[in-house]
Amino acid sequence: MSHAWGYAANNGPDKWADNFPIANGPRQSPIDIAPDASSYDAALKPLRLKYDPSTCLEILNNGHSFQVTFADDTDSSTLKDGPVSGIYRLKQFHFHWGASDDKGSEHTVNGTKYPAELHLVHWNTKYASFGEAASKPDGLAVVGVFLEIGGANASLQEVLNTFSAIKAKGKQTSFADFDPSTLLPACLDYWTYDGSLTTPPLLESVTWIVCKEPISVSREQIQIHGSLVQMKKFRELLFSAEGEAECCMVDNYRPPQPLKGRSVRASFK
Ligand SMILES: NS(=O)(=O)c1ccc2oc(=S)[nH]c2c1
Ligand SMILES: [Zn+2]
Repeated sequence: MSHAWGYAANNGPDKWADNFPIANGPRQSPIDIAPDASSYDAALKPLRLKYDPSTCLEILNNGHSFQVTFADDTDSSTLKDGPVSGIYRLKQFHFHWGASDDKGSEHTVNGTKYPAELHLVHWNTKYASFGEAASKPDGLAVVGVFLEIGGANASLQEVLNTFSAIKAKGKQTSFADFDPSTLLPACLDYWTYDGSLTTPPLLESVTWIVCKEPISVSREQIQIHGSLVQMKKFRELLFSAEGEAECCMVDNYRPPQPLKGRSVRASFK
């Protein structure tokens, strides 16, 4: 009986190939982005992101990250243009982070790790569902946004305020009327390349769109009822379910994977 995948020494990224051989495939993610080796492509369009807060449904701890899930039965929250053609619907967003501020992102830039990375997951509506799209080479488009330590992020705080209800694996709570565009940087310049899911099943179906500009997250956010440490809040979640030995949800990132001849294009000079 193979134990479930995770991020520990016995079931982490170095072990994933045992059950998911595609882990050693030709278009795996994340990667290290070398800006000087990327090529500006004038044909790349600006990202067109349109999100309807009323499609926001719930937030859940899935044992690997926490995820905010959206209703995707209409074209209310979509990604268009950028490097993709057609309409991609927002399905969910989630984060990856570290046990300390010197690590946590999945993509790196010239080897630099950020403390966290946001992933906004969209699926190509030429397919019937996320599940079907996830197995197609042009099925998914994920927008990646780096988080850096800086000023408090009020929009992110709305998400963090739900954590007491989803501390353990399997817990979920309703989360309505949240606009994910408030988590995007002001400038939507991006790098793009063909990659994969960064967690099992590691399917090679993702057009990655990684924003050049990070958003800020505070080390501390002082509020009238005491100090809220935003990055620390991430580290209060658990990989483990209620009743199991507590295991802090930290370092839930896969390290960069070999480029294997792929090119990274830039939407900016
Ligand atoms: N980390 S990620 O590449 O954005 C990503 C997005 C969606 C996913 O659905 C499954 S299942 N695993 C996933 C990983
Ligand atoms: Zn992710």
